[in-house]
Amino acid sequence: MAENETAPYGTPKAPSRYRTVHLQQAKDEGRHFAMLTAYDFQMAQIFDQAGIETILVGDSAANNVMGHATTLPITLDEMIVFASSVVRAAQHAMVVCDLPFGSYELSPEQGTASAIRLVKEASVHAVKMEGGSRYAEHIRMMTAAGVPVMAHIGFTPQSENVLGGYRVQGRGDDAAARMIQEATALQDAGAFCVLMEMVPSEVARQVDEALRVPTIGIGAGNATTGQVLVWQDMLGLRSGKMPRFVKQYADLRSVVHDAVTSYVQEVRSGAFPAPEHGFES
Ligand SMILES: Nc1nc(=O)c2c([nH]1)NC[C@@H]1CN(c3ccc(C(=O)N[C@@H](CCC(=O)O)C(=O)O)cc3)CN21
Ligand SMILES: CC(C)C(=O)C(=O)O
Ligand SMILES: [Mg+2]
Repeated sequence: MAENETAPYGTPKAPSRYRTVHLQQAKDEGRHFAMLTAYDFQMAQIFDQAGIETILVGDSAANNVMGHATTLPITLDEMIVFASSVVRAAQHAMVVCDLPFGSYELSPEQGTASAIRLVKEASVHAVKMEGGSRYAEHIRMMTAAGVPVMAHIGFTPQSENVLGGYRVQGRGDDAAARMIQEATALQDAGAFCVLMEMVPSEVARQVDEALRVPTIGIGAGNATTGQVLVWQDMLGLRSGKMPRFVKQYADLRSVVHDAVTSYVQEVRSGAFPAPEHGFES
């Protein structure tokens, strides 16, 4: 399909495939775009058909798929299983995959080798890496190797043991200036986008304004170029207290609970399967 032709599904005039250049266009033209996490084929297919511009295969799969308490245990091999499933579903969305804890910190070479595995073995379109300007050289090497890099600053869950829990980052007097400095260094190293997690809205607004490249926010107000949420949060699948930055657009947990309760009851009573669910001889 030609660029900007009406897509068979998705948003009208969606590009045949969203790429880094389309996120840059959104920034240049003052438009916002949406990102959601996905970890499997079917959800990624629904999000893609609903017109999502970009999908994040987050290391939050550790929490939301695997049941770990933190993102720290998930491995690069496990990320590749999730990411390749998502890529097979995405016809339009750009698929970005997190570099998991332990797959990049030791050196630019280690990080680049991991990024290349994600591209080669899962066909992701870009990678995301937590951390500030200390990873500038990593970004340079990955980008030079042909892998677009999204930076992730503010609250970085892989460092929660250093940061002291789920905490807003970038509060205080010179915080905005420091955040702008970090984000600019990442942009200058070649990052095509900077994601900010749990940053005061005003700080995130100033960072977006200072950068040429697009920004994405989660708990960072509405002035970033894009927004991202974890899908189980926004669709109400996860149990327990939701972070403040989540808006719940559906209540899938009760939909699934009620449906399964009915199924269990009907199997026990013999109401399911009915004659029409069986085969004649
Ligand atoms: N389901 C899910 N959603 C996420 O947003 C998410 C993950 N998992 N896993 C990886 C990280 C961890 N993140 C989290 C997780 C919890 C809070 C949270 O509970 N925040 C509370 C407390 C904030 C505070 O004490 O200042 C909040 O109300 O925002 C925030 C970010 C964001 N990511
Ligand atoms: C919360 C988002 C930004 C993320 O990194 C993830 O889902 O892993
Ligand atoms: Mg992550």
